[in-house]
Amino acid sequence: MTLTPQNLPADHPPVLSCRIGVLLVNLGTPDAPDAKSVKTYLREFLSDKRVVEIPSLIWQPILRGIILNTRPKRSAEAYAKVWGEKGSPLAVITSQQAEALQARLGDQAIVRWAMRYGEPSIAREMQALMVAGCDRILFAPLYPQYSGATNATAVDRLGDWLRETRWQPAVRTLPPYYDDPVHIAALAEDTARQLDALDFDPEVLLLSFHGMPLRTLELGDPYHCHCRKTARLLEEALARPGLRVVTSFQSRFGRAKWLEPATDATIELEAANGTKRMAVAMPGFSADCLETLEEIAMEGRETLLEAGGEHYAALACLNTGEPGMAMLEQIIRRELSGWI
Ligand SMILES: C=CC1=C(C)c2cc3[nH]c(cc4nc(cc5[nH]c(cc1n2)c(C)c5CCC(=O)O)C(CCC(=O)O)=C4C)c(C)c3C=C
Ligand SMILES: [Fe+2]
Ligand SMILES: [Fe+2]
Repeated sequence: MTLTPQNLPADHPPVLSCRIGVLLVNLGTPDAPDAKSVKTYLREFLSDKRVVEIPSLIWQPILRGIILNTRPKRSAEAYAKVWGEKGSPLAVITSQQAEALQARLGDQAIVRWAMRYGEPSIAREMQALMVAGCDRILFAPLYPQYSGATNATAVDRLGDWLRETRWQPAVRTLPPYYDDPVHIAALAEDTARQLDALDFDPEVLLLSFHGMPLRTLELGDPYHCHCRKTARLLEEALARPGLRVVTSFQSRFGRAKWLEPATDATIELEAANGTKRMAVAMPGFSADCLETLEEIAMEGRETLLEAGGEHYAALACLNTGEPGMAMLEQIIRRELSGWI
C-alpha cells in the first residue's frame, strides 16, 4: 500500500496525496432476503437511538423479545419480491450512482459509497478513501429532506470513525437539498417524463414520503417541513392544473402516532371518493428500495384496485437517470468548490 510518490523510509507512516474524495451514503439493507439476514439488519437499524427514540431499558426488551422474533420473516418475504440478480435494489442503485458520478467527475475526485447500517460500512469506505490518498472528503448522505433518523445518524457514524482516526482528512457534509432549484427541476423533469409515458391519464398524483413519528416534529425535527416544501415546489414546477397533487407519509412502524395522512389510508380514501386513476411519486427516496418497490408499487396498487380504483402507477425514483445524475453532479461539484 504505497500512498505517496515520495521516497519515504519503509517505517514512515503513509502520507496522503492531496486527492479529493466523495462518499455517497444511504440507509442500508440486509445482505440477503432471508429472515436471518433481515434480523441482523433490523437489530442494528432499530437499535439506533436516532431512529427509535425510546429509552433502551424500555425499547430493547420489546425489540429483542417481540419485533426481532416476528418482523424478520415478514420483511424477508417482502424483500424476496424485489430482490434482483445483483442484490438489494437500494445497494445496487446506490453503487451505480457512485459509478455514474465517478464517470462524471473523472479524475477530479474519487467516489465511493457506503451504508449507515451493514455493509459497506462508513468506517470501511472512509478508510478506503484515505488509503486512496484523499485528504479532503465530502460526506454525502443521499436524503433530500433532513431528519435526525437519517442524516444525523449517518454523521454520528462519521464522527465515530473520525474519533478513532489519528490523521483525519478535512470533511464536509452535504446539506439537505430538498428545495434546491436543481433538485426540484430534476424531480419535475423526471416526474413529467414518467407521467407522459403512462398509458392512462392520472387524476391524482400522490407524493408519498417515508413517515416519521409525530413526536419528532414536535421535538423540532425539520423533516416534515422539508417534505411539505418539496411537495409544494414540485407541484409548482410540474404546473399541471388538471392534475390534483396530494401528499402523504408511508411505512408507519409501531404504535405511536406518525405523520399524517398515511399513504395507505390516503389511497383508500381517494378510491372511496371516486378516484379511478392514480400515479404515485416518492420524492424523498433517491433510490428505489423495499419501501418504494414493494410497499408502494405492489401493496399500493392492491389497495387502490380493491377500493374501486382502476389505474395505478408507481413512478421510479431519480435513481441513475439523467436528470437525477445531472442534479447530483451539480450539487456535489458545488459542495466541492474550492477543493476542485
Ligand atoms: C422507527 C422506525 C423507522 C423510522 C423512524 C424510519 C425512518 C426513515 N426511513 C427511511 C428510509 C428507509 N427506510 C427503509 C426501511 C425501513 N424503515 C423502517 C423503520 C423506520 N424508518 C424499517 C423497519 C425498515 C425495514 C423494512 C421493514 O421491515 O419494513 C428503507 C428501505 C431499505 C431497503 O433495504 O430497501 C429506506 C430507504 C427514511 C428516509 C426515514 C426518515 C426520514
Ligand atoms: Fe425507514
Ligand atoms: Fe415498509
